[in-house]
Amino acid sequence: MKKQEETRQVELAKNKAEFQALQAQHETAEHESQRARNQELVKMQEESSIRQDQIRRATEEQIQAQRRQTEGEKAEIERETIRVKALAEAEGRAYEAKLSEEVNRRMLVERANAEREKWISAINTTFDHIGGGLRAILTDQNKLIVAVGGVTTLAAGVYTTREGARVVWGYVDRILGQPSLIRESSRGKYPWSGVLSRIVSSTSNKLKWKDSGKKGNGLGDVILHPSLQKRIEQLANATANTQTHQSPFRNMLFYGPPGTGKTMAARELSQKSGLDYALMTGGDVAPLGSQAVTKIHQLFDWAKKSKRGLLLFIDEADAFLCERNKTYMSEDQRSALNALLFRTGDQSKDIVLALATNRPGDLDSAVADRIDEVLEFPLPGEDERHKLLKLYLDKYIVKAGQSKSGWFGQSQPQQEKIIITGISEEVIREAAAKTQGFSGREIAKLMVSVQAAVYGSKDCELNSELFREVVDYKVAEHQQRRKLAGSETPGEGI
Ligand SMILES: Nc1ncnc2c1ncn2[C@@H]1O[C@H](COP(=O)(O)OP(=O)(O)OP(=O)(O)O)[C@@H](O)[C@H]1O
Repeated sequence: MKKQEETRQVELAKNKAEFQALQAQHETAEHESQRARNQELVKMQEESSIRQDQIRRATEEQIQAQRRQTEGEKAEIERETIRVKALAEAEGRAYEAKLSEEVNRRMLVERANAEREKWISAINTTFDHIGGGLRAILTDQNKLIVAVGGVTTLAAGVYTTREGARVVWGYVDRILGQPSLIRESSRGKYPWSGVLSRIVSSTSNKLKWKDSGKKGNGLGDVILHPSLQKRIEQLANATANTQTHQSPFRNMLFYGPPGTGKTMAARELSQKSGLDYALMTGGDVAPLGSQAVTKIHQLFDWAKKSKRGLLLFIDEADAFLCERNKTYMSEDQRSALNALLFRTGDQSKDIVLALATNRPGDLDSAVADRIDEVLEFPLPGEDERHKLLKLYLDKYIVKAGQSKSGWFGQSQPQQEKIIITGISEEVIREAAAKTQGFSGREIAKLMVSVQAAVYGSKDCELNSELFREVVDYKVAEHQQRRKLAGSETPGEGI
């Protein structure tokens, strides 16, 4: 019994333990599921708050969009109102303008009608008078003569005034139209120079050419070595023929020491070939600065206007046309040179370019490329010096006292006549030998000094002693100058 009781007790304890284990298990499961439910609840709450946020934001955006739309519509309405208002105003103005135009037009028509009426009545009256006058003239012979004379005088007056104005205008145009770069020109000194110079030059040319056959000097007062002189005469003939045959001119380069007759020869050449002549100096271009290009173009435009063709002589050409990549050359000078190259790029039928320089090697290669004829002007040889001495003796001594009458017989201030004794051919030859190395200019100046010495003397007489004295003095001065310049005597003769 006791045993049974114990077994039952054990059984009971066992069941109790099982029950407790089951209960614990159950509690754990319950707890887990509760936690899971809680987590789910928290998650749901979070999701709900996110969704609420989204909804709130969407609502706000919608409200904003509605607000914006409303504002846009309002602005659009305002714009439309303004446009309609402006349109209405414009239409109103256009209408007003049309109205005033119409009023003006009517007023003009009325005024024109009134004017026409006035003119018609004036014309009728005039014709009545003219008719009456004509009848009177035709019936009265005296009146007829007076009328014809009056009309003829009037026509002559009109014609003379017109032609006179044309001549005066031509003169003004030539004088004022001459570019400032030109220092000397055969064009436009006088209004009649065009006609007169042609007559004079053609007659004098004929005479000179005839003379040249006799004297062997076809270049007026220019004394050159015979071979150089011949070359210049040939060039003058060729240039004249070129012009007649309308073929392009040939450009020239004259080089040699100063005072050897380059400018004189160019002047003579232009005269012999029947061309106009204009001289400019290369040194005048640099001071023009930025104006130089315009002036060069002006010069060529002016030169092109010459009907006979123009010989443009550029003295001291190296000052303007020197090598372009020289460092001291300014940008303006370079542009001026380029302008000249541009204007002389093609063979020209209007302009002959004659350049003169003492330093031909300094010229830009493009300039040298434009030259067709190169002529060297050396210092005069003994024969040329002899001729030069005779020429200037004649000019400054022999002709010194001769009276010259100016235009319309006006007398010029007169020089005293010089008495010449003992100036033989031999004395002149001697002077020619002594003046070796002298340029033509120096010989001319020597003779001016002789003249001054004569006028400074008591009797106003030139004898061989005084002449020799001045020559010796000038020769010594020449040597001194050469020494100071430290240069060697350039070669003479050809
Ligand atoms: N061959 C010459 N025959 C006559 N006179 C001359 C000659 N050469 C020079 N002369 C005299 O010298 C002056 C200057 O001559 P010209 O101007 O022709 O020389 P140039 O060679 O052009 O000189 P530059 O190179 O200095 O310009 C003339 O007015 C003239 O009096």
